[in-house]
Amino acid sequence: MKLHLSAPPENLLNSKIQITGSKSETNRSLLLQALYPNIRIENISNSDDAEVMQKGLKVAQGTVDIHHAGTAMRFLTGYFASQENKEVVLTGSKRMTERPVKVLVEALRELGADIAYEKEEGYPPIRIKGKRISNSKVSLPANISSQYISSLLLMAPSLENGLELQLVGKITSVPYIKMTLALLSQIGVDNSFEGNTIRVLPKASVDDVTLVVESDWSSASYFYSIVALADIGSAITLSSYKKDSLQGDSVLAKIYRELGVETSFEGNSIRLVKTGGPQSDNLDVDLADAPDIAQTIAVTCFGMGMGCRLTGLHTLKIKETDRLEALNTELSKLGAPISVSDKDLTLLPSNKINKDVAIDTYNDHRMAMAFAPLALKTDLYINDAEVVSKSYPDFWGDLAKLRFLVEEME
Ligand SMILES: O=C(O)C1=C[C@@H](OP(=O)(O)O)[C@@H](O)[C@H](O)C1
Ligand SMILES: C=C(OP(=O)(O)O)C(=O)O
Repeated sequence: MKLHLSAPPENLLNSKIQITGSKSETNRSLLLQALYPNIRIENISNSDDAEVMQKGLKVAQGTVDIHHAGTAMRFLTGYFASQENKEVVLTGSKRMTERPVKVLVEALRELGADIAYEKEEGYPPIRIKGKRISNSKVSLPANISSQYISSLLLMAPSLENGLELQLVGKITSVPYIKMTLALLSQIGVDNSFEGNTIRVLPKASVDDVTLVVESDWSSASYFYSIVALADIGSAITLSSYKKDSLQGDSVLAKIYRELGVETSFEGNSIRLVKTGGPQSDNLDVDLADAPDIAQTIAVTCFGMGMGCRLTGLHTLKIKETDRLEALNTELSKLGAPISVSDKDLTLLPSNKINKDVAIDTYNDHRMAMAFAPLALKTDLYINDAEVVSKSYPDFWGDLAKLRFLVEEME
């Protein structure tokens, strides 16, 4: 599906959008619920990634296809490794077979798991024969993906001896590890994270508990971008959010303040208001803790005519697509003075935006959603716009609610 987007006819005033639960919190909560069925979950994500996770957790034998969902791939690997009497082949989209799992598989094998590569060493598909796991100590590199660590931590309380992880190297995407530990704490599992050591104690059962998933901050990023690119006075209200978020992407409030967007909490909603122009003509930010908002921020800066230097982006190459290359290609098509390395992105200030460009999305939901706000500056097209369903199936409908023109071309 190719979409034609153009700006709403008038200012965005008092628009309200309800975003569903964080896909990261949802997929963790679903896994914990599979281990402890008396956990209840509220405000679950309606994303494809949460749906494949739910389906995957129900399988006992055969093939589990998790499509594009990185968290489902990694979290289910740890889960099935410790599920006696289950044997599955975990696979996914073509891109998923290019996203590495070696660090996780090696750590699980050291713990005693039985996992074999079906095709290429280090990559899905993988065959997992569930086993009772009694080893409890393992070390693993922490600089490639935090999802490997979260996968081990989520299964840890169900192991007879719990788990002690030694993280080697610079730890990436740290807030996601802390989110996993916080959810373990919420269900009453003791854990600690000191220096490079994480410990999780075993727990045979948990008390009845309801996990209330906060709405998705990564999805909120596209509305931050819209407000930043809109006229002064524009405002959007998003729900349901918490001040003490578990999601690292909540750093958006701080970053977008530099771009003239103020965030205030009103009950469980956040109100984003464009109060002024950017604080400088260049934004410098390290996104090692919040990699999923890199595309949004790069496009916002471009749309505002600002420069930016985004660092800490070493994980972007192994996400849904090589996001650094994808940003380089698509922003260049729009006329942006951009350069990328394998871990950072530099954009120079420029006021020129090429018209009527069709943005390619590379099977990456965030490419589609990150470029959409630019419609406030110029008409544009989004190719394969249905990709958004990976994390935010209602995205185009919500954009239409803001009175953007969202027109299906083919
Ligand atoms: O644990 C999670 O829920 C996630 C961790 C991050 O991945 P990396 O740790 O691979 O950077 C993030 O990019 C992804 O969207 C979700
Ligand atoms: C990287 C992402 O997801 P995952 O790794 O779970 O596929 C994302 O949603 O931006």
